[in-house]
Amino acid sequence: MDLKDQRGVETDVYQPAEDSELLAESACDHLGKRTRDRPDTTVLEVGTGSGYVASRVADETNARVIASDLNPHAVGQARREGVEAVRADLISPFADDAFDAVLFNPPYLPTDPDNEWDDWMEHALSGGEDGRAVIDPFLASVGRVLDPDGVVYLLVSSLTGVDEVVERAGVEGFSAVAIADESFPFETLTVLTLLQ
Ligand SMILES: C[S@@+](CC[C@H](N)C(=O)[O-])C[C@H]1O[C@@H](n2cnc3c(N)ncnc32)[C@H](O)[C@@H]1O
Repeated sequence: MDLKDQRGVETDVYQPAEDSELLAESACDHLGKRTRDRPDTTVLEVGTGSGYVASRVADETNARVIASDLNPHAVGQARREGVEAVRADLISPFADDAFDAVLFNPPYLPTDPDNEWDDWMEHALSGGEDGRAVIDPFLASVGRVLDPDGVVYLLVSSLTGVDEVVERAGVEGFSAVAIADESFPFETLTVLTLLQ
């Protein structure tokens, strides 16, 4: 049974869930305070899925929001929600220092290595064997597109290992602070801010 069946989902696009809500709520609150006096703030949401988080940030802050996703169906849905979305692998097409903030609710579930990534929901959910197969390259590359005073909002699960992500972020030159968390029966979700 693949991850899509396990989670009982029937779509190619990840629909807003508790993790989306926690990231949207905490980032809007934090970013709203940072951008109050900065009308030209530009934000990137990586892996936008349905576009829910990007829409919330656009509606609740002064920022201009751009979104990316590897999944073309997600890009289509986000655009239909009015989000400026492009198909991209992580931050690859964007210019150096382009963003004041970058948000990411990554695929983070640890997954059996034999489990093939053969559908879009697998790409939305699976973080590979240790849960960090997408998070690690994100941490290694996001600094390039972030303004030196910018901030990353990264959602992490206890299933993925918050300490391991904080340590890896440190290796990539970021200091991490948790700004929100929420516990569920099988995991605790945490939103980290990363500053260079
Ligand atoms: C957990 S879902 C989050 C979706 C949405 N942001 C939300 O919070 O509801 C992860 C998203 O990341 C996208 N994704 C996975 N790998 C990616 C990559 N290398 N580059 C861009 N997006 C990616 C998936 O297609 C999926 O839409």
